[in-house]
Amino acid sequence: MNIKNYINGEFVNPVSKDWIDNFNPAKGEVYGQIPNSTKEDVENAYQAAADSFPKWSNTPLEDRSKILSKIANLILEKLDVLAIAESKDNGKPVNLAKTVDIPRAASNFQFFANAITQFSSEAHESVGLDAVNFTLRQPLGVVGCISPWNLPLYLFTWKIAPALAAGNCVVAKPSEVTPMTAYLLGEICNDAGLPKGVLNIVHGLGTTTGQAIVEHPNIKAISFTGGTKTGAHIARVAAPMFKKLSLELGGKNPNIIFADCDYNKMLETTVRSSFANQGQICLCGSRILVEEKIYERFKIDFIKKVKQLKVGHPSEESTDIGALVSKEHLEKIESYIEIAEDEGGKILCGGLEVTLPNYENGYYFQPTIIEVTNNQCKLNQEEIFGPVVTIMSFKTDEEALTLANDVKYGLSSTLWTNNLNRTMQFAKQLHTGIVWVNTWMLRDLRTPFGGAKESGVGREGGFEALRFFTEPKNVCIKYN
Ligand SMILES: NC(=O)C1=CN([C@@H]2O[C@H](COP(=O)(O)OP(=O)(O)OC[C@H]3O[C@@H](n4cnc5c(N)ncnc54)[C@H](O)[C@@H]3O)[C@@H](O)[C@H]2O)C=CC1
Ligand SMILES: O=C(O)/C=C/C=C(\O)C(=O)O
Repeated sequence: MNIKNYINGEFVNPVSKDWIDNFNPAKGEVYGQIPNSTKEDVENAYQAAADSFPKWSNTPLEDRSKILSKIANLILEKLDVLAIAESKDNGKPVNLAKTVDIPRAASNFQFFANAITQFSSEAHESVGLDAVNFTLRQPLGVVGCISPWNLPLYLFTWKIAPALAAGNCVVAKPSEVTPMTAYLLGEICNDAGLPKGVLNIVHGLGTTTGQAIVEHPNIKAISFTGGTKTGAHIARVAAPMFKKLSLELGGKNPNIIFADCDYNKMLETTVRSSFANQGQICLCGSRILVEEKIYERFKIDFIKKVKQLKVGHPSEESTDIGALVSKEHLEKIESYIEIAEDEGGKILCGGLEVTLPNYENGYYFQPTIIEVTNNQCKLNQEEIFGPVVTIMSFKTDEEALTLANDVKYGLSSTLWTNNLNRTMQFAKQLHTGIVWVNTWMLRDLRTPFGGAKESGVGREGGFEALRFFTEPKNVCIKYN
């Protein structure tokens, strides 16, 4: 199936008439084509957005909110179609797309439909000066949203919904690897009555289409989720133009397990935090640090549970681990198995590509646990972003904290303990934007979401996102 760009409410071919193959990773075969958009397409999208901005930014909040809410409802009405499309594009189990990805895309729209009606700005009375200051929060204009392939519609809408709610018009680019649900979102927006040009979706490669969005002199802000290397490149391009940037980048998140935790809950959640979505979530706990006292017990139980995970075709109900997103990504994961062998890591289970009967060309890989003893090894320092975790033991709280923080990333951490004092000490001292205690990926959309260190700049979620997508302007009125 060929998909098209969505510009000014219409589905259009790329100006260049050039196309890129779109793969079904579960079969390892091409199943469609997407526009290889160039600067001209981005310019057309920008013009449509700029023309729509005066009206959209002055649309009453209630009306904006109703349209976003309608989009949320239509996403839920099309849950099955969207989930199947997401799974086909990405390789994730259909069940996961049905229960997590697509419902969350709807929640993103519903959440910001509500949030914009509650958003307010500050006022400061300058006592003794007979003056009052208030802050106007105005939309930025046309903004760019660039999203990755791991949670396609979920992350695409996580950016677009607050941008639109705040009154901006958007030029958005999904990952070229997983464009399908973004394409379907265009139809949904038309059906929901979103005015033409308010949202424009341009498909294509990062280095051309994405780059053209970032370089565009009149696109005022970029909200990006993806790899740290790409984020650094975007920052280099955008900074001299003084664009606002929100960068949600990679992670190498510690999962710190103490002997006093609720063991069964921890074990079950750790399987999920390691391998959900084939380990392709920036929040996955890919470095498992276990207190020495329970290390051997944990190792045996964890291996047993992970061996029970079924690698299978994404459409099968019983599948726990679907296909990896692309051949390139499969090769990246395999390269880390070679690195493990060079670095003296001990593969406790997995480590091999899986060939599924009838889907021999699909990109499947066993869930893999590697035991390491040195936190400085590449396996513990680099983002693998697949079904591969490491485990190592620690003796003391101090050692656990040092190991957890001894990495260039700082996205999230998970702590398993029932000791309140320890919880607070770790919460304060972990260098990550998110700390989960006795849970993982419990998401409340009001909370600030984002990372420290090389995991990014800025926060998304709740009012943080609405602040990002608005320009604060202080107005000072002297009344006497
Ligand atoms: N949220 C996260 O933490 C994610 C991390 N990654 C990490 O990044 C690695 C590489 O994966 P990629 O797919 O190559 O991610 P990427 O960071 O290159 O791609 C993310 C998005 O950025 C776009 N993009 C790429 N180059 C761009 C540029 N110069 N200007 C503007 N947009 C650009 C892509 O087209 C895509 O839409 C993964 O192996 C993984 O380690 C990838 C996806 C999500
Ligand atoms: O907002 C969330 O709940 C999850 C976000 C996940 C990512 O940004 C990612 O995996 O890239």
